[in-house]
Amino acid sequence: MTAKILDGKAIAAELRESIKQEVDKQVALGKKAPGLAVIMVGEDPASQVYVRNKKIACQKAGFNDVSVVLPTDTSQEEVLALIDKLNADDDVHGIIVQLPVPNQIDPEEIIERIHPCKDVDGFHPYNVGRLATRMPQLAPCTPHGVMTMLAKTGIPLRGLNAVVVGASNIVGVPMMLELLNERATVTVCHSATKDLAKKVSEADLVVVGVGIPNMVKGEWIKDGAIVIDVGINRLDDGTLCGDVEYDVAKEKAGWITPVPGGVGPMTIATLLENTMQVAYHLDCKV
Ligand SMILES: NC(=O)C1=CN([C@@H]2O[C@H](COP(=O)(O)OP(=O)(O)OC[C@H]3O[C@@H](n4cnc5c(N)ncnc54)[C@H](OP(=O)(O)O)[C@@H]3O)[C@@H](O)[C@H]2O)C=CC1
Ligand SMILES: Nc1nc(=O)c2c([nH]1)NC[C@@H]1CN(c3ccc(C(=O)N[C@@H](CCC(=O)O)C(=O)O)cc3)C=[N+]21
Ligand SMILES: [Mg+2]
Repeated sequence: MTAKILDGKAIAAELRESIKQEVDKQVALGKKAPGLAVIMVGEDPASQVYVRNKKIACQKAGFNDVSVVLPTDTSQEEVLALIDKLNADDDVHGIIVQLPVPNQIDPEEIIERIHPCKDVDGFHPYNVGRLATRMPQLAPCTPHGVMTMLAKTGIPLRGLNAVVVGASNIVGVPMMLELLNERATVTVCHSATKDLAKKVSEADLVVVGVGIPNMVKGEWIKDGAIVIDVGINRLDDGTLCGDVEYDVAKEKAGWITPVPGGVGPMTIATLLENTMQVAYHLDCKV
């Protein structure tokens, strides 16, 4: 079988358009545009591409882009002071700190300083706890964007055998929680997992976020399975590829996401979605 393509670029464009319509409506009613602050410390080249994409998406959707680039040698106290200022700013609905951060910065303390009601990455332990207790408030963008894509297949997740490869705070763990909340039966694999090939071969749905090009082999994929590739790897020739051996996997899967043009664009659209929720719809009382 040849897989149907889950076109993240197209689904994200659709989502961004519906967000824009909502923003236009709310602004016409006299509300503020949603304000998003992306804090970047230093000049990591990969982060620069990503932050630029967010800026463009913000502008196109009518958001107020209040991004801040700080020098590489910025201290922990300076970042904390900036977050305190943005927490208190009524024009700012969402705050994120682009990861990774330079060595002198402690990301956990930074993330906990962002007010949970403005934590549009969904990384604050409060929001992780909400997701884990089936009362989601602001859910991490990448896994939540994957859920939006999965809904487009029309396939019910309830009872599916789902395998998540990767167990990070950004991707694997919140992905596990999102799928569990829909009553998939979830197995989470990581660097200590034995016989990954066997685990993957039993999955009706596999989500991979590891950061190793082509590490999940196409021949492991069960016939007709849904394959979601979160990996973004830049090869020496400058091209991007995912963590799944795409050309082989697409001949076995029922649905598959490409890289680029899959999960990545959904992450950005979901960041806008979360920020719009904070601006207009979320009743957050923390
Ligand atoms: N499309 C998007 O929007 C996004 C894409 N990404 C991409 O997703 C990938 C993962 O990112 P991130 O989660 O931040 O990465 P991390 O490095 O934080 O986590 C990698 C995870 O993969 C696991 N792992 C490492 N080696 C193996 C192995 N051989 N077999 C199985 N599991 C393994 C690690 O296990 P352990 O826990 O044991 O260390 C860890 O849980 C990257 O390519 C990144 O660029 C990330 C965020 C958003
Ligand atoms: N606080 C924080 N939140 C994040 O959500 C976060 C982060 N830090 N640090 C880095 C990772 C990575 N990530 C990506 C998002 C979109 C694309 C994306 O748009 N990808 C395009 C291609 C982009 C390109 O051309 O390079 C695609 O896959 O089609 C990629 C990667 C979010 N992350
Ligand atoms: Mg994000």
